[in-house]
Amino acid sequence: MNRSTSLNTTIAFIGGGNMASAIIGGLVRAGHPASTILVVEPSPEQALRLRSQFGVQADAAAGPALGAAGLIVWAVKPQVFEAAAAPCAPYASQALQLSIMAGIPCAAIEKASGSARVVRAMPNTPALIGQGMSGLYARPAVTLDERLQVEQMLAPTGQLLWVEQEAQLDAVTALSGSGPAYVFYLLEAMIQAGVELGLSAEQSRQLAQQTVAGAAALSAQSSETPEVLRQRVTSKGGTTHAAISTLEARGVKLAFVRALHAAAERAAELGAEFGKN
Ligand SMILES: NC(=O)C1=CN([C@@H]2O[C@H](COP(=O)(O)OP(=O)(O)OC[C@H]3O[C@@H](n4cnc5c(N)ncnc54)[C@H](OP(=O)(O)O)[C@@H]3O)[C@@H](O)[C@H]2O)C=CC1
Ligand SMILES: O=C(O)[C@@H]1CCC=N1
Repeated sequence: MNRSTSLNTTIAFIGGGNMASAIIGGLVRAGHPASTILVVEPSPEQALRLRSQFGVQADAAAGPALGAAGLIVWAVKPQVFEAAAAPCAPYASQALQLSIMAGIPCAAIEKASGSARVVRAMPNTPALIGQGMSGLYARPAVTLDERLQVEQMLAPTGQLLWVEQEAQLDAVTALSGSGPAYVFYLLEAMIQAGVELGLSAEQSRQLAQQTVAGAAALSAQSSETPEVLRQRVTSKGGTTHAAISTLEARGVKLAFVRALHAAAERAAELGAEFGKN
């Protein structure tokens, strides 16, 4: 596949919060000129931070400058999408649209922007350090070259995975989009237990963090399933067996599975509010 495509266009972000900042940071680090990045961001503090940190243009409201963008990135909360889109609409129809919003369907983005060329991405916060995971879906009207432009734009944030059906993005959202929160939740529990068992908070944090990082790296490098890797830690009649038996008895795995279903259902609900389902 030809990967020599160029992001030789002005990129406009609607919303300049956490995830937009992670993507902008990656673009700037990869050498995309900051002068060709425009952000519509109503918060004066956030706009100032974007200008000083990245050297990009950050305006409080959409205006004619948006019309120069070949790529528009929708990075507002789903709940404010319609309000944010209305003032952008007069300038958006010629651009490729990339949405990172949870749930909002391509059809709603097409309706609001006037462009059928819509890609949806579901990134996650490790994008901030180039260790993210993004799921991607493109509408049929999106060309191969435009897919490559999106890949080039998001590559500095971490790994990318295309899915074939738009509905699969709800599963991606539940698994990897929200996923860092589950890992932080696990870390919270491990640190709490460490402190209860007599370690300092600092010691517990180091032990927990490196254990999660090491286990993730081992899993990534191993051809074995997580189940086999878990069994290798679990000596018969030993400490791990005592811990896992307690988790199983309390239905923790099932609760985790249910939690991801709840996240996917919420993504679908957010979409349904825009006429998806
Ligand atoms: N956070 C995450 O882990 C992930 C988030 N996402 C998606 O990314 C999107 C953004 O999330 P995140 O970056 O966390 O959110 P943030 O709240 O950090 O960023 C959203 C930004 O949009 C601004 N904003 C509000 N109204 C408007 C408007 N009318 N026009 C332009 N900008 C506006 C907000 O300003 P103000 O603060 O003043 O309201 C804020 O700075 C969401 O749709 C979310 O679903 C996707 C994957 C992961
Ligand atoms: O919680 C949310 O709705 C967003 C989408 C995925 C991660 N954060």
